[in-house]
Amino acid sequence: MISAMTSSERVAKVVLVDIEGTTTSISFVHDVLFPYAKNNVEKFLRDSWGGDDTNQIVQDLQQVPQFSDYKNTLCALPASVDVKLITGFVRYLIDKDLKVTPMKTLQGLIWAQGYGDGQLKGHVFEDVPAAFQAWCAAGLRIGVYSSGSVAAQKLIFGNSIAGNLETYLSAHFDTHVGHKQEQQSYENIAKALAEDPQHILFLTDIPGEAAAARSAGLQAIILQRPGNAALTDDQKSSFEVITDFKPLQNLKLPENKPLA
Ligand SMILES: CSCCC(=O)C(=O)COP(=O)(O)O
Ligand SMILES: [Mg+2]
Repeated sequence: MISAMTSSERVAKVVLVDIEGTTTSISFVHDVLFPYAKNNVEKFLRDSWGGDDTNQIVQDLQQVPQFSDYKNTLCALPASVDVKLITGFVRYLIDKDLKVTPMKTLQGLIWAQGYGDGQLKGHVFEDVPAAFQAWCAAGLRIGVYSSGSVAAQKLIFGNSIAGNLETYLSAHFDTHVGHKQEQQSYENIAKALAEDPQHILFLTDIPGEAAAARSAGLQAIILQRPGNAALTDDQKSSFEVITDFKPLQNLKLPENKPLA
């Protein structure tokens, strides 16, 4: 059942934004970031092999359930865990867009090099900077919840095509807090923010994420950005759907307008 509240009447203390399909185009993530990680993973692993961070990631990658599936796809089992095996597995996970935490950590480390040398600039839709500015000016906090690692989130917003947007953001959450279609993750986020769930507005492109957030008591709105997957009639009638952040420019704190 769609909430009776419209975006212009909403109040919140925290806006929690997803990245891919919400602040940022899906095509930037899939056509720029993922290929960059696939093309550079082998060199990254060679250069850092044996280092503490890479050792931990390599160990964690071997624990993910898909590791044995991947090895079964190989013609011959490798004699040892080496750069080639882990490179192949990381590329396999990226191709399947599996949101596996150690692979996401590794992607963030690889992208840091691309942002550092100017090859990468984070895409954000043109309405995003103005909305961030308006929400902060109204006294709201802005948090990010993405399957991309916290380090990757800071890179995309800190090095965006609209400049450094990281200054607007006061909290970051990745899959260490839980997966995005699980109610518990949003309960964990509300607790970490020390905020009543009903005062958190979650913006996402994925109906399953919106449903999980709502089941934890958060408000949720779905973004229908260019390039996002089509929504079913049922999804459209269950959630408020907006095409950009402009209808949310005038969000206010609940003190100014109490929740109905
Ligand atoms: C942090 S930028 C890269 C985003 C990413 O890796 C990803 O998987 C997108 O997931 P999201 O939860 O933002 O839809
Ligand atoms: Mg998304």
